[in-house]
Amino acid sequence: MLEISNLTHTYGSGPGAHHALGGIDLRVTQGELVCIVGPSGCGKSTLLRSIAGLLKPTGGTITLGGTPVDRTPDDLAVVFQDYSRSLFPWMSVADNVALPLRRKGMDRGRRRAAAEEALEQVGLAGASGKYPWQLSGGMQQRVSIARALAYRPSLMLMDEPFGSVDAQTREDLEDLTLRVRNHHNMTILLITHDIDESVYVGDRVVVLAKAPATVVGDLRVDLPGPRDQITTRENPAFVHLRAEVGRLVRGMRSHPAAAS
Ligand SMILES: Nc1ncnc2c1ncn2[C@@H]1O[C@H](COP(=O)(O)OP(=O)(O)OP(=O)(O)O)[C@@H](O)[C@H]1O
Repeated sequence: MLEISNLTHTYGSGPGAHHALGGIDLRVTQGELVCIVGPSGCGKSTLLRSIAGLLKPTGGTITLGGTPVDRTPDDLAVVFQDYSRSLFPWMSVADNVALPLRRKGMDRGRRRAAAEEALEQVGLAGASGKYPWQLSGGMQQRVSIARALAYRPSLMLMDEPFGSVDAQTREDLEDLTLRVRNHHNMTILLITHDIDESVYVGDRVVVLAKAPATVVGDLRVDLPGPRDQITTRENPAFVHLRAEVGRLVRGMRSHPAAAS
């Protein structure tokens, strides 16, 4: 459903040019949850912005559902790390969630019903009349996820979505993402700095190397389901994969017995 072929991007030109993406190839199939990890500054956000049509890459192709991405696709939703800047403080929670649905031409009643349903799915059924600033950080990020969910995108992009919340909330949001994905068979591309998180939530973990970014690892995560914050993380297969991703991120040689 998402196909990226030989994607390159260079910021600037001449001696000050920065080659951020050095030929990325990636295929994501319907219903997959793929995590992208890599060292800081390696080009993860550049990749995500290219897929979202927010940045025109220097070279290569991106297609979503067979259609070339040359602007923001209609059936795409993005969840950013900074929930406080992605929600409108003067709008109620329900209005924030319903806002993008106007693009779909849904009438007010249907927008409201879809928003209420999505809020219920993220455990915020009682918060629809509140304003974002009346909610905790974790709750605000749930609102962002509900907004993406209500839109029913064919692809959900998540850029460090849990980077600004405490550890306990982070785990809750990881589990929420897994539930949402399973319930809607949604395709998700999630960028994270957190190697443990990538293995815990991902069906696949794609590792990028730095400057310019290329794919140096693409590991399938075959862990028994349903995943659980305690038992999954102590599973030897989880521990092994986490070490393998860690090696790849640090540019170390792969372990000979690594799963791939
Ligand atoms: N607008 C820009 N102009 C010039 N260079 C840029 C621009 N945006 C990003 N870069 C550079 O491109 C490289 C990749 O940046 P990007 O934000 O994609 O990395 P990242 O992997 O998402 O980083 P982090 O993990 O720290 O969020 C970095 O070296 C960054 O400094």
